[in-house]
Amino acid sequence: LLKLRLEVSSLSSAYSTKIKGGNYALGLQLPSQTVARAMSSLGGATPPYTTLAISRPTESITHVELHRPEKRNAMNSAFWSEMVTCFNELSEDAQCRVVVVSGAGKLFTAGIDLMDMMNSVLQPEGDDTARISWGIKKKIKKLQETFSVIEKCPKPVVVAIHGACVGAGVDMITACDIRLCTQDAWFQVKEVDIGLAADVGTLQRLPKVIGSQSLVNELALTARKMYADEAKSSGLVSRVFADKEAMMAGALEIAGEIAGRSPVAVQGTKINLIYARNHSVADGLDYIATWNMSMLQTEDLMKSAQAALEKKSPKTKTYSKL
Ligand SMILES: CCC/C=C/C=C/C(=O)SCCNC(=O)CCNC(=O)[C@H](O)C(C)(C)COP(=O)(O)OP(=O)(O)OC[C@H]1O[C@@H](n2cnc3c(N)ncnc32)[C@H](O)[C@@H]1OP(=O)(O)O
Repeated sequence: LLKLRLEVSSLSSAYSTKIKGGNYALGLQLPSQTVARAMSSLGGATPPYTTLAISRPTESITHVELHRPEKRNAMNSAFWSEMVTCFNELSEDAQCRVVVVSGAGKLFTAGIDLMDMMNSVLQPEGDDTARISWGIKKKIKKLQETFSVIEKCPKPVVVAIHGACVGAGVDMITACDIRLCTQDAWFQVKEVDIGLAADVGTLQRLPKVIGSQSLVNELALTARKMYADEAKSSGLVSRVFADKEAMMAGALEIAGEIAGRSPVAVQGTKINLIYARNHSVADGLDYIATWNMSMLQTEDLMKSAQAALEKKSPKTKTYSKL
């Protein structure tokens, strides 16, 4: 569907399409400042989505914008399923080589929609405790999939956070591969404040992201806000930018670096990094040996090696879609 939408919109004006008030060049190189401005959407969500705005700032980069700015991008029931559809499509879309995620409006996200979502979680159905519990577990597993699809997507996901990232927002960003933020950003593992233990990823992934278990414990047990500088020093984000415009330009630059390289190398790297994080060194080494016994046979290797011998960037070569 995503591919179809993009094809239709690219047909409507050759090589250039206007989505949600911004000019997006397909197959053309735009200066990153221009693209960064274009990435800040003015319109609404992109149908059939109601909470996401999808655009293509370049041919191989997809921008997924959380788009409920009037509700601070709070995650309602539509969002929880739209993310799964969106990322499953991106996983299959060979045109897309890297994804950038950001939030529209004043801040990145206020976390779970407390009006819409809590009702469905707090009104379980079932004839007895066993059946009610079974149903709740199924619901939680389904919600977990909303962010696990980011990790399962073989294309690297760069997330750009401005303003605030609350509750489920932290669950979400810990499933992303590269995290950037603005100087005004703050992060809050808020779940304990609404009476629950975070259950959609933070408690499992944040300790793998931040080196200090003590800091993770403190953040999760007290729900205190962590500001940009501490997010950087603790390793939650890798870069802090002065404002959103600079961050989006930076996100796009990083995405461009990734998109220009061999997708066989890039996707294999993401998959093996995640595997290595979840397994022993010995298991990880075995996994990559099995992985590369087929992937080393790619023509991309010769092309990239040739570029290195010519003292050129691997980006000077063209790699087939994967
Ligand atoms: C089994 C479940 C698994 C998942 C669990 C996840 C848990 C969590 O995510 S816990 C965190 C929940 N979120 C919060 O507690 C944040 C609540 N919001 C705020 O504190 C503030 O809105 C915020 C500091 C983020 C921004 O403040 P600001 O002054 O900029 O905006 P507001 O005027 O407060 O809000 C504007 C409109 O947005 C609505 N809204 C904001 N957050 C939420 C939310 N989380 N859920 C639903 N709606 C939200 C707010 O009501 C305003 O709407 P309106 O009055 O219609 O203008």
